[in-house]
Amino acid sequence: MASPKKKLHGLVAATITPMTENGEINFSVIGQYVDYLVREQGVKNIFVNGTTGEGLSLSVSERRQVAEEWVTQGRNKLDQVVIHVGALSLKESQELAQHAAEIGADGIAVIAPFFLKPWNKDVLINFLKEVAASAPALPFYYYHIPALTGVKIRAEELLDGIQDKIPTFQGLKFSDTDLLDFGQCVDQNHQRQFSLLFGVDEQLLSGLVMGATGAVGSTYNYLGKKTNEMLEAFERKDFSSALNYQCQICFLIYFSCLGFGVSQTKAIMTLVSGIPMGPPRLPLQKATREFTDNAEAKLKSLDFLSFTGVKDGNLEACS
Ligand SMILES: CC(=O)N[C@H](C=O)[C@@H](O)[C@H](O)[C@H](O)CO
Ligand SMILES: CC(=O)C(=O)O
Repeated sequence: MASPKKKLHGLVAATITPMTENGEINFSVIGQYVDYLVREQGVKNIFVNGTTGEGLSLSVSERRQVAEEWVTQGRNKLDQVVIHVGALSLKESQELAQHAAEIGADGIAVIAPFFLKPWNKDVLINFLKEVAASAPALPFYYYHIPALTGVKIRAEELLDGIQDKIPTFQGLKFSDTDLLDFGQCVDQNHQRQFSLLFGVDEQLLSGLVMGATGAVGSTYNYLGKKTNEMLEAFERKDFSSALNYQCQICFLIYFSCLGFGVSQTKAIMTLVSGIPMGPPRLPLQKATREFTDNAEAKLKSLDFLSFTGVKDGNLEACS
């Protein structure tokens, strides 16, 4: 059983859920994917079934199987496997939380329910508390992503006194650009008991300056190495190099029209890693052939396709 004191820090890759052309989950490549993250990207923490993993588009049974496969394949290779167990149904969320504990995950995370919504902090905490209580030995993280959930309760407000209500509370994944709110979270965390994980990859340097203790994101799947270099530059207080890395990362994410949506992330990861990620599930749509061709040409020109085995089949998977 994971110790609640094991702090989550550094980069955490929000895993993609690989799928076949028929829309089934492609479990067969997850082992390879773990090795790629560890060896090629230097990333040893993962966040499973979140936004990037299309967690909310999977059935409960699929979510259980995906979680299990990552935990199994990551054993003795990864440091931490955090499972996102948020759902609209409290019961489903509790079932997934309990399952995460049973399979030996290192933590669970939950987003705010986003159809019938909690309208104030107390109601949101009550919901989170019920989920956390289903896995009383697992560290619990709140996944703050207001642009997607529509639940705009400030993270700083939520943090205030949260451990009295949720004893396993261990941190926050902050996927928002409001650095004032984030800074106030850092200010509240003066005893540094929580992990404050920044979730806007293109602004991570600002997040670090404000006091982020780590980061969870989609781009660490294929920009983990570069982002780790930025973290190292920041650590040694070489801010001009750190800024240079951040600009390169922003360039790769945006100006090269790369990974800013789940469909694009799947296509880019297929190109960069050589592991077929397949198409996303509806309501998302496959990245277009035009996007993929463009991205491939740009990645090649930037000397970013370091692996040698682009197979036609892999490219087909994201066309
Ligand atoms: C909305 C969304 O998916 N946000 C991700 C994490 O929360 C980020 O990792 C972004 O994918 C990334 O910052 C690229 O825009
Ligand atoms: C990016 C992220 O953390 C997620 O996909 O949930």
